[in-house]
Amino acid sequence: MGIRLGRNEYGKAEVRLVHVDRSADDHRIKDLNVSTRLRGDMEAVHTRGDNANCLTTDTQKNTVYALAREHGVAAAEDFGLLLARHFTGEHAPVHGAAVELQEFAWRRIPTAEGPHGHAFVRSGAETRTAVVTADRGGEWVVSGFEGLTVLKSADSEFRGFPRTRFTTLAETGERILATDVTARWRYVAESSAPGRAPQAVDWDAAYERVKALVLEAFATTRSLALQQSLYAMGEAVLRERADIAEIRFSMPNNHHFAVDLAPFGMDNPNVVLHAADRPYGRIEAAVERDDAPDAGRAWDSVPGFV
Ligand SMILES: O=c1[nH]c(=O)c2[nH]c(=O)[nH]c2[nH]1
Repeated sequence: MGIRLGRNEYGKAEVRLVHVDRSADDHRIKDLNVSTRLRGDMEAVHTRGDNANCLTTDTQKNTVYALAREHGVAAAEDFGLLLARHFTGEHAPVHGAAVELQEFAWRRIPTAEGPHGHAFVRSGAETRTAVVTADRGGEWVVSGFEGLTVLKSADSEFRGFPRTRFTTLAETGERILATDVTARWRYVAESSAPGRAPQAVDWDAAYERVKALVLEAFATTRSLALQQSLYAMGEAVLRERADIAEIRFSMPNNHHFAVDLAPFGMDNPNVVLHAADRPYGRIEAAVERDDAPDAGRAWDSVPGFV
């Protein structure tokens, strides 16, 4: 019987990095949670415990902090590319690297004299994410966010679904539609360098625009199903952003049930609701251009996605 090592990767998970840019009177803060994953010539460490090729996870963690000091921290995507290129370029046995980043937003505390220069309050309804993957075949960037909680109190219906002997759900022409949007989008690589990450993307502007398009489509779509809202959100992004090849969503259907107030002699036309936390429907889909370039390794290290 032959036994061999299968797919493997290793890295330091959840390096909490806060970088303070003190170069101006008004400080700037980047608050990141960075996870590294390396692949390469790691047979010996697994099968024999020979650590000669094993760039330790402790070194990986130190590298996150040291490169932040050397280069500062620009957009999460830029910092991810910096790290991924460093790991694949500096240590021969490492053939590929994936860097997963979450970014927690802070904004200046408003005061009577204006926004404070060095006092911040956590902000942002959502957590920004980026996953950068690099190997000898190219570089891939997947940007995104998680936990963007939205709710519509009108213009959502759900009807026409099959009724089996186990179906109790009533059809409705008016319900609450609520979800926590997780979205991840993959950029089109520059055609002049197949597989290379796009160099010209303004990551921060793209992020704000995609979020705005997603929110607007959620708000303005008369929803016949959460699936339909999801598709409309993806379509809105791809119609405007030629630099995005594909966007994937994972969205819980956060059910809100009208409380039965009849025992108290009251009607309840969807006014008093119970926000159930579980179970919840989970709706996931990718919306993609039909001419999108191959995804390569873009999604390999994106956790929990269709
Ligand atoms: O928008 C919805 N999609 C479903 O697939 C579904 N299933 C369900 O019970 N309620 C809903 N709502």
